[in-house]
Amino acid sequence: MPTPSHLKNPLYFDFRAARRVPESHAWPGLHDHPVVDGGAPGPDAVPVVDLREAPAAAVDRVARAAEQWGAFLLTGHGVPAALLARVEEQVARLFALPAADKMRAVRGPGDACGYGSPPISSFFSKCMWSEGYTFSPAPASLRRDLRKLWPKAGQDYNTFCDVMEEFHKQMRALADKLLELFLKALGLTDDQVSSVEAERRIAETMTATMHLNWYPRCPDPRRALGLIAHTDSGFFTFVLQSLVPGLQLFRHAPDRWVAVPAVPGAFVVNVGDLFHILTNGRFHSVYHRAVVNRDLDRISLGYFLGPPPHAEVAPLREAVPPGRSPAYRAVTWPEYMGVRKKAFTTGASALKMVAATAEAEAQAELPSTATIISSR
Ligand SMILES: C=C1C[C@]23C[C@H]1CC[C@H]2[C@@]12CCC[C@@](C)(C(=O)O1)[C@H]2[C@@H]3C(=O)O
Ligand SMILES: O=C(O)CCC(=O)C(=O)O
Repeated sequence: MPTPSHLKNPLYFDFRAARRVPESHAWPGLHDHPVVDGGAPGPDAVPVVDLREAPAAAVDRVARAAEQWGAFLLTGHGVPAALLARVEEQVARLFALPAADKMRAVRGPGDACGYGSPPISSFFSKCMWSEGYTFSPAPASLRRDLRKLWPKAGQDYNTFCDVMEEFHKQMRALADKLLELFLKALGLTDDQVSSVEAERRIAETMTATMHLNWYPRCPDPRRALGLIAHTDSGFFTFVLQSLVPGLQLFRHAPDRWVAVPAVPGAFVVNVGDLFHILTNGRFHSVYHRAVVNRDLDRISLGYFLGPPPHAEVAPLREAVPPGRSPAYRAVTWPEYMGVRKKAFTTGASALKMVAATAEAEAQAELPSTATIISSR
């Protein structure tokens, strides 16, 4: 009998059947930097922003976290724990679908959405120990896209779409709230926040993309990698990690990976490259990666916010110090993705490639992806 075509797909790798990590999935250089516990008190404790705090205190915490870490744990955000539990249950159900069903929705080359490794994987010859599914939660596309996984619709399909629709509604509102907090953390007054919105319509036009990750348990977790070190390219991301930790943030001086503790009900918020540009480098994007473990499957979910494809993102006037010129030129998201692709192949920093001047470049001094992922 001929091999079913989905099993010939090079993206298909049966993690469950793997008794060892094959060369194709073994990454060198994973232990070049120490890993420290970001859940223990001290200088490596991942900052926490609790939205139940007094607004001025929350603004202050966001400012410090975005300037010093490019990430923080968000608690007290008001998205009900019961909804998050239903979301995680649905994500687990999607990944438990038979391989043939999942491969029907496989991401084609250049596609934004679909099943399989995330777009970043195309820059590396090694494979990651994970499966992913990217989709737009916007009502216009959600139900259409999910029919690839569940062609006959039915109960599982409906439940998945209902839960994701509700999650998107709540997250999109939370994103608006957080955007305002970020702008205030930059020092903008209420009036300035309103006039930025009137001029740029950031909140109004911001788009959301969801990327689900499944990291199967791994027989040799020290040789494998769930998700390669990267910065997110958009404005900011909410990451929901299940009770199994695995997310690590990169920090400098000394270079180290900070393991983000799994805090039930909390989101990790990451600053992305386009927000780095919007804030003229005041808030910096953060390198992060996901590791796998021996005994437990892990799932995580990224809710990515960014501009619509045609929008030019340039530093906010209010974020540029008086008498200075903006550190970055204007770019659209698709244009920036093109720059980043070039950066990956040459080992350069994409942010430096869109720096406005050499002086600004020095100001925006950042490690290139190559420094972090290939210093072997
Ligand atoms: C809206 C987004 C943001 C994407 C691309 C697209 C959908 C999937 C996102 C991710 C998720 C995994 C890491 C990353 C680096 C990847 O390869 O795919 C992300 C990327 C980005 O932040 O650039
Ligand atoms: O699995 C994680 O915790 C990280 C997820 C992530 O970084 C992503 O989806 O971009």
